[in-house]
Amino acid sequence: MSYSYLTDSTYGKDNVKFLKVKKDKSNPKLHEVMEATVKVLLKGDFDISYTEADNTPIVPTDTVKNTILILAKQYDTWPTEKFAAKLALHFTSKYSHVSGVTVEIYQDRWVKYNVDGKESLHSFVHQGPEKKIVFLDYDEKNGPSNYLLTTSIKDLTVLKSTNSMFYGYNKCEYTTLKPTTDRILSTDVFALWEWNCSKLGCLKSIAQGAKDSTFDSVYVSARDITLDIFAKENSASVQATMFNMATAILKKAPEVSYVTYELPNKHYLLFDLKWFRGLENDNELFYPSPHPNGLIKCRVGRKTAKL
Ligand SMILES: O=c1[nH]c(=O)c2[nH]c(=O)[nH]c2[nH]1
Repeated sequence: MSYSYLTDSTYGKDNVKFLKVKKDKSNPKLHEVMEATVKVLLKGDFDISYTEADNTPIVPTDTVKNTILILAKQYDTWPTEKFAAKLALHFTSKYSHVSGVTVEIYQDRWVKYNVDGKESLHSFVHQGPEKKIVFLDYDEKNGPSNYLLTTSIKDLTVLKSTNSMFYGYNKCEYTTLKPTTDRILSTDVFALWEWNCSKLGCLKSIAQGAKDSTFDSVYVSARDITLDIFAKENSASVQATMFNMATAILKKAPEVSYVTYELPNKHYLLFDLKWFRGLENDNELFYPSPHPNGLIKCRVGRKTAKL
């Protein structure tokens, strides 16, 4: 009798990278580029490869990598949500023992810049660590209209030098923080939206491009809303500001069911310079404190109308 059993497994290829150039048919020098890092993990009938050292069912991870690259060449990869759907449907239909798949795609931000007052046709600036991330979890047994699809923005670093407050919080014998009506607010935005699959439709129609413009416009709106509210609101707290951002995204995008924000509060501490001839420091010189940082998370849903 064997001692152990397999409770769960998945495998595939991570860190598959490509840069794709999309050329305009009418103007071969007019390009778009996509730099992406892809992870595809397979689920299915692979137990004997773990429990009996029988490799028969294993689709090699090398094949998974080759497939990602061939599909990236043969199909439109814009937007990444569509490409994720294409990958998921490929692996589950090609191999009868593959019953599900998770796909994760990290997309870099390459943005065209202006040359002589006009947007360049094919020259781009890399916008730092910020990424667009798409995650798709699909199991055939749930049917093609039942999947988990999320899109997120990660590492969009922002800072405002005023219009941020924090006061009225709980005070006890451990409290040293001073209330403020004017502080620096800085964070690396992680914003994630969960798509409502009954509004999007089946994976096949997504893979055929039926929702391309929805994916693109919600991404632009979520990013704009985040930056707009960050700039415009006199923030009462990170908590209140992130809730307002999430609510605005839900209002704008009916295809989204939940919005999650995870925001580190990157502290900038005012230097006390009074020791030097009583020098005043009117929120002008700060110490960027690398640690510790606050970390504030929330997931926001839409209230359904009462009947
Ligand atoms: O916006 C904030 N939220 C907090 O929960 C918190 N805690 C803290 O020390 N500073 C802040 N700021």
